Amino acid sequence: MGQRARVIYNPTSGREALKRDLIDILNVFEQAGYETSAYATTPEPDSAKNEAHRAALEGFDLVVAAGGDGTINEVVNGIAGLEKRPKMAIIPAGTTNDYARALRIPRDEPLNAAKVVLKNQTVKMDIGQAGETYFINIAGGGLLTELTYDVPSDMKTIFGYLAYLVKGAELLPQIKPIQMSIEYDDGKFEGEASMFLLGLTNSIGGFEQIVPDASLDDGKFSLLIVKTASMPQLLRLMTLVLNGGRHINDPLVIYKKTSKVIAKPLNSDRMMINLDGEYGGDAPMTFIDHKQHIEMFADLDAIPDEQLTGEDRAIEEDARKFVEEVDKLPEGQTDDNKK
Ligand SMILES: Nc1ncnc2c1ncn2[C@@H]1O[C@H](COP(=O)(O)OP(=O)(O)OP(=O)(O)O)[C@@H](O)[C@H]1O
Repeated sequence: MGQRARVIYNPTSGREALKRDLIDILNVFEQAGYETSAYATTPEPDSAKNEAHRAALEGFDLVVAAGGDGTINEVVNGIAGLEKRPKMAIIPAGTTNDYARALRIPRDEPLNAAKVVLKNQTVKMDIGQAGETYFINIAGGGLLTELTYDVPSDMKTIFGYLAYLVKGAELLPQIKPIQMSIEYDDGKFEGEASMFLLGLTNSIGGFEQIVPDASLDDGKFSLLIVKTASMPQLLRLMTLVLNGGRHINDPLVIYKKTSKVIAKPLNSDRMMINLDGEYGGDAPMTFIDHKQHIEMFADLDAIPDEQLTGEDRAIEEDARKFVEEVDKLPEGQTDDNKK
């Protein structure tokens, strides 16, 4: 029997671009040798997840996730728990498209992303698990993770938002540290920290410097623990992020590779967990990296600089503004406890 592909697409994402190009997209997968059919997701919770699960059990060889990062996450959640997992292809049509960026899949036109399948190049991607839920890009805990994702909708990028906060310095949010215990493969951190992050790819919120050397298939998370909750220090660390990822060598940051993490709050503080940008329950939580768990089509020969989109340029511009605003802060605001 020939190979079969199921295209699971969100008809509402990307200004309905997927819907418009669907016939052409289906044709690309037919050209690649798959007998191809399509499923439009619905507004009901888990519709993409349930369909991916069903398609895998039906024996489909390839599941194509077409939509924003939310749709891709759902498709992964539909198949990651199964013994026999189909291959995946990704057609990005969201706002930040972190996952497509990590796989070097074109983010300009859905049809170009579909055509990646014709190159017949795949990566067996690591997938994270937190409790019963799988994540593909990032998990985190602590108060700063809420700040990171809670970008007002009229602020296009996270650094645009931060630049705005720094400008009206009195608006700088107070960040409360949490007493936490973070156990990793070869050690344990216990103490006060504002947040921890676990990166599976190096693409977070459109940036590639936050976990600079994350490999896609080494079976390890890049763990980042930020030991300070002082806003001036956090601003300083963020400018280091933008300066070539130099934050990872800072004494206020712990940076480790690990295949498992157990995170717990140490006092009665609440520690909310964020999985791929969504609330994912409260710690204590155990995180496991499933090495090379899902085989995905990718275009790893593509040169990232040639794939920059308007969105990327907006992020870069906002990051530049942010650094400018931090530079303008009075001296004492960014070096309060440098020792
Ligand atoms: N047919 C539909 N009508 C309305 N909403 C839908 C439909 N199908 C899926 N959704 C909703 O779309 C959301 C997932 O969006 P997705 O991640 O694909 O794109 P996005 O939100 O545009 O991406 P991004 O977050 O990157 O901007 C889910 O909340 C899901 O319930």
